[in-house]
Amino acid sequence: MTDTLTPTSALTHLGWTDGDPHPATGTALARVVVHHGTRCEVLAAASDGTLTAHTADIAPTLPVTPVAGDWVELGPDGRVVTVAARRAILTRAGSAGQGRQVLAANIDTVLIVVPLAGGLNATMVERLSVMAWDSGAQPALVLSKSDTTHDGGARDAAAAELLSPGIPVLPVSVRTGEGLDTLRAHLGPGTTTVMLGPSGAGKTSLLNALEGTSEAVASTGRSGGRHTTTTRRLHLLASGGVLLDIPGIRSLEVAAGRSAVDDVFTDIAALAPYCRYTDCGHDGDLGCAVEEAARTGTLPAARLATWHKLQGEIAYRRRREDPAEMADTRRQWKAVSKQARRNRR
Ligand SMILES: Nc1nc2c(ncn2[C@@H]2O[C@H](COP(=O)(O)OP(=O)(O)OP(=O)(O)O)[C@@H](O)[C@H]2O)c(=O)[nH]1
Ligand SMILES: [Zn+2]
Repeated sequence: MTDTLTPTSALTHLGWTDGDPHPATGTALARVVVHHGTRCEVLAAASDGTLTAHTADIAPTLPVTPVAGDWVELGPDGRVVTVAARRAILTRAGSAGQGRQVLAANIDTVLIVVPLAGGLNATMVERLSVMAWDSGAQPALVLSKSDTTHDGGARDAAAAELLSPGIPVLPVSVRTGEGLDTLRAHLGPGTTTVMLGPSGAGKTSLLNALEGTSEAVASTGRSGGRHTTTTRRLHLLASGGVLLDIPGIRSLEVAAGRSAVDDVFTDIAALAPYCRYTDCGHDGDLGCAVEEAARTGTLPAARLATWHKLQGEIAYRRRREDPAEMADTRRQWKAVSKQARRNRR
């Protein structure tokens, strides 16, 4: 079998699929690795099929700022002239009044990495699952360091499946190699993945265990030298997929929406219609079916506690992002404290 790269197969190495844009004549398709200011670092497929790293200027007429993972077209002068429509995007709350900040585009899979050493942290699984669903990409839960358990993480995996329904759960260990092949199957050609997880969860170790060909990227851009930062941030995995390692995403505080919470807390969402009031806060409200379930033990109390915490955070972030709602809350508080002062008199 010959292994010469055509431009299309070179693009496939960058995560390109048939559903992604085809390059127009006279332009070259490239993938953004990192963006800074008026420039971005991209990987482009040359006509001989090799991948090259470039630092490309952004045309001033460009209506959107390219982010990591974007597919862009480079004009004859090497500048970024178009940004293709995005599939899933990862966002986080901007600073007050700025709305959401897009961190990465065209992500297929969010790998949630939660370590098993020291026991499964249910709250961590729930929180990270909510964040991952919110991105629009498919989450997968990696239970790392499975070698630290007696049963290869089997019991914890069963527990995690109940905590985050609809998310594949993969116990893995870089020590024993358990689960690595299953994980590779999730990271095949045409897939783009990011990892999300706390510091020390084993993300770097996992990447090293998975990584195959990232150093094979021809990194002689137009300016000559090697762009090592580029190759370190977009990993071409031996399994054929792409792993974007973007600073700020690893332990990302994604601004999750309520629907993402419902995706994870399906048990609470299923009970809610039985509450007496449709807008029940499951917090001391009369005839609350959710609290009743927590009382009788049908619903773990810790799960309801996490749910309450997430609701509080979402409401807080929404107020921060929405100045009108913020002003509304302030008015309400003013009214409340006025009333309180009156009552004291
Ligand atoms: N027993 C065991 N230890 C592991 C495994 N994977 C990683 N570790 C250890 O866990 C520690 C942290 O691993 P890292 O890969 O650096 O974790 P990380 O998630 O990249 O951490 P940050 O870089 O801070 O985000 C290291 O001491 C690893 O040796 C595993 O499968 N089994
Ligand atoms: Zn209720």
